[in-house]
Amino acid sequence: MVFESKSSIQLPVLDISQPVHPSSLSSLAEACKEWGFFHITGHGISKNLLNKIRSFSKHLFSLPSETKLKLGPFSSIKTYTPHFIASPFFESLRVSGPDFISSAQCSADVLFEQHDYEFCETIQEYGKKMTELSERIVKVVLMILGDSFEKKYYDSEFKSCHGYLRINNYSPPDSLEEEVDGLGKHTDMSCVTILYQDEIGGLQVRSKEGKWMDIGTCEGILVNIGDMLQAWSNEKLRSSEHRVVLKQLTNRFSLAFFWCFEDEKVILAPDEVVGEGYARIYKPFVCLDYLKFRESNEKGKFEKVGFTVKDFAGIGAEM
Ligand SMILES: O=C(O)CCC(=O)C(=O)O
Ligand SMILES: [Fe+2]
Repeated sequence: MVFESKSSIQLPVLDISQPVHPSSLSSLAEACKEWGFFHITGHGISKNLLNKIRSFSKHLFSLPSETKLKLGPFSSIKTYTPHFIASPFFESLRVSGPDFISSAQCSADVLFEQHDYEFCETIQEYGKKMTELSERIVKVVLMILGDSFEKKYYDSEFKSCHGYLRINNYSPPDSLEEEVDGLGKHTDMSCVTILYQDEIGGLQVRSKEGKWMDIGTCEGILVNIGDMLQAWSNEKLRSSEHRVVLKQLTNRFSLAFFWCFEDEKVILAPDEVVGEGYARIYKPFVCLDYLKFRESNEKGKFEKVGFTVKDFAGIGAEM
């Protein structure tokens, strides 16, 4: 079987533990505009922590479907997304912040029929680290957009952001005779997403010309820009179109942490971010209204492109 040849892309790597050097801002700005992705190192997430979550994930997703379905999508808890919602191969458990421990506990109590302190505490540790990283990443992204934008806009616009984690399990297809989407083309609805994919890889990003490019696994942790920042930055940052292709006949594990605006926030690019001489591309919109719009357009259509933030709030877009 011959697949269309794929290329992989080289993304800049940001050492998030260090002050950002002005010289690295331009390559980050370029990557955020072109791909909406970059790598991070210095994130303080140990292999040991990732392996612990991976082994919990293996355990929980191997539980019988009847048990997992107690968590959703038709129960009151709604933390579990079963197969055949996002794709036939994808299932996921959601843990919401800022109190990750309570959220994890809610699911664990149902799944394991007893308190699993280790699971809850491990998730809490990961959620806390991801929260700190997200705050730092948003500050760096503001620096990319302009001198002193971090000081001007972080507190007023991004202080009330919140995060949630998705533990994702991809089941292997029956055969690899043709390319299989584990998760179809989409953009994230977040401001930024912090993504860990295991060594199997398969994450791809779409170029502006529509070509799918592989994203290597070597650096481990990735950041991608979501719809909210694309709109807020008046497209100085690109919300990446990405997907997951299943390449091996084994389970694939990933962790996606979504850093989002509060539901009631009105998203509107400040004049200074739009920039003098540039046309404003988005009308102001309420965060929750966009989330609802996406939800209503995506149900049962996992094979289709979801509607974008531009369809929703782009100036001149038909509603
Ligand atoms: O599994 C992955 O690597 C990507 C997951 C993803 O894109 C998402 O959950 O939005
Ligand atoms: Fe995604």
